[in-house]
Amino acid sequence: MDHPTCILEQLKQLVVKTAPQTVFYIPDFISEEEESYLLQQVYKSPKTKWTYLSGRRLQNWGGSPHPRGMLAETIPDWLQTYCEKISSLGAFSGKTANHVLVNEYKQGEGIMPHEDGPLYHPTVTTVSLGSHTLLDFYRPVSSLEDEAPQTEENRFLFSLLLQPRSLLILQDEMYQHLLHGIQSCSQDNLTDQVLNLSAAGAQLGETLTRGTRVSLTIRHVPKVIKTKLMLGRK
Ligand SMILES: O=C(O)CCC(=O)C(=O)O
Ligand SMILES: [Fe+2]
Repeated sequence: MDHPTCILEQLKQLVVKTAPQTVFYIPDFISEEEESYLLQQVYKSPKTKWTYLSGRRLQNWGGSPHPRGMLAETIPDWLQTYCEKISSLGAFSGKTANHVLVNEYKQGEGIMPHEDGPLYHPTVTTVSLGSHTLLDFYRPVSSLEDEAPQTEENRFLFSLLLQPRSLLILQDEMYQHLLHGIQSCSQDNLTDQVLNLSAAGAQLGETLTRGTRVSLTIRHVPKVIKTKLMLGRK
């Protein structure tokens, strides 16, 4: 690993400056070999590890975050490597990520606009595998009286293009205030509302067809209960 200050300098160059603070988009964070290996591991996991939701299925690793604390579970080595690698960039203020959600979206699937909420350290990091997607951002429903109805369409702000093998880091306003989601569609038109086109190696006006995308959402849950061992005791 490089010297930490060098990493910081490098990371600063990866900020998407036209987006609200703070977005880091890191193309080719992993190699094609790592991508294949990770996909292999995801699909080798026991069938019972998948939770089926409308529009996607997911694997939860590290425990279930809870207001009273997460009962921590061991994260397998193939994910732990990336928890440590991303944490060593300083993404979680010196803490190490202890929670990973693996989401799988088949072509045409997505996730409703949402906030990731207060159970996590306010940073979310995402490694994309297998296909690109567009991650869309929305302003929250305002409590102020507004003339225009607050539809999803008029709360939409902008998108980020997440290419396979990239790492996305969202912090601050991007995490705390805005909602994010993925439209359930099979094709994405790259307009000027996609703020990281050049960093993502794409052209304005292009249309990209989605395939199956697997994302690793890597986060830090600060409140952990360490009673797992005691529960196992006779
Ligand atoms: O798949 C993604 O990139 C987004 C996933 C997400 O927003 C979440 O799991 O909270
Ligand atoms: Fe999310």
